[in-house]
Amino acid sequence: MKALITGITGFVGSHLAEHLLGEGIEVTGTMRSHSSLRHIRHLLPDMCLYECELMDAQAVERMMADIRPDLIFHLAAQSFVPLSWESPAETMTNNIVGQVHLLEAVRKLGLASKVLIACSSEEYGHVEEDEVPVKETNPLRPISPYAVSKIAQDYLGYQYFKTYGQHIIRTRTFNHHGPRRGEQFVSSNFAKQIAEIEKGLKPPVLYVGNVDAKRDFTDVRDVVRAYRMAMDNCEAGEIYNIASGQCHEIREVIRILLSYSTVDITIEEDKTRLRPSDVKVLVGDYSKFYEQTGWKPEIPFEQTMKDLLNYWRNELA
Ligand SMILES: C[C@H]1O[C@H](OP(=O)(O)OP(=O)(O)OC[C@H]2O[C@@H](n3cnc4c(=O)[nH]c(N)nc43)[C@H](O)[C@@H]2O)[C@@H](O)[C@@H](O)C1=O
Repeated sequence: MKALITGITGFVGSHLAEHLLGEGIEVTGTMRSHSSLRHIRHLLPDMCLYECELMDAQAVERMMADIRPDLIFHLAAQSFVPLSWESPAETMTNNIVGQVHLLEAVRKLGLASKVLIACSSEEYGHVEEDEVPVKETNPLRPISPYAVSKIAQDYLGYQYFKTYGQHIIRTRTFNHHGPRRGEQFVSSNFAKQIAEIEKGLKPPVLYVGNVDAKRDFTDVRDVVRAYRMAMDNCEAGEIYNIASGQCHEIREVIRILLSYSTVDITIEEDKTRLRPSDVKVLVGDYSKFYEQTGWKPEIPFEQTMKDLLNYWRNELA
């Protein structure tokens, strides 16, 4: 069986590649010319890399004609919410047009590939306190350009399923973290700051943004397992939440990370980290996905935090 992972050099892509290779699946990944290989270098002997800009429709079609994958995990995206306010047009173009090119290539080549589209809990946006844990049927009230781009990806998936009968599975994945998480995202950013302080590279001050926000975090290793199971068990055209069902305030993320550190650290708000609008609470109901696949998250929140801090300690060693 052949799998294609778009955005393989990223955080989720590298973990998914490891997981699929472990199952004996042939893996090819797309990357951009300037992408760093540091997360996947250890996998290179066992998989193929394809330099392909998803903005280039012809390049995408050529690549798909070469690979003809059975499974396509579409992960490539501009995924940092704050950047979507700075560069809304770029976020829209990357996330939406890249996917159009991919699905068009599947259509034009008449491929029977199963496609998983990594959509996001950000699509729910503003959620009322009495709507949590949110189900897939919750209204979508996006409050960032990123969220709007993900809704477009989500509904494009539905449209290509309905119009052309493509085997498209959409997942709305809630926050996920773990080793290799990009340093701009909350838990990884805090873990890196702590590791730098421990090493004496920074004064003992942890800079934070909105600590009142509440999020549902799943370990990335559980998420990639879910993506693989989705391909075998989920129904085409359907949408599934992937979440832990547990709510954590951002101040709790700080408390847990600090409890693993031996140094005294003070916390300071950095106003540049606050957003024009921030989703207050996101907690997911993953019962639809559980019923379809039997998947449950296995790695405890505290374990992920420990692994993340140790990841940064090793990176700085
Ligand atoms: C599901 C969804 O998950 C992610 O989006 P996100 O929720 O925006 O993730 P984040 O880690 O940037 O922020 C989480 C929360 O934490 C607050 N927060 C406080 N202080 C800092 C801080 O210092 N840095 C950051 N980044 N956030 C902070 C921040 O204001 C927000 O309320 C992406 O993977 C996205 O692609 C996706 O799809």
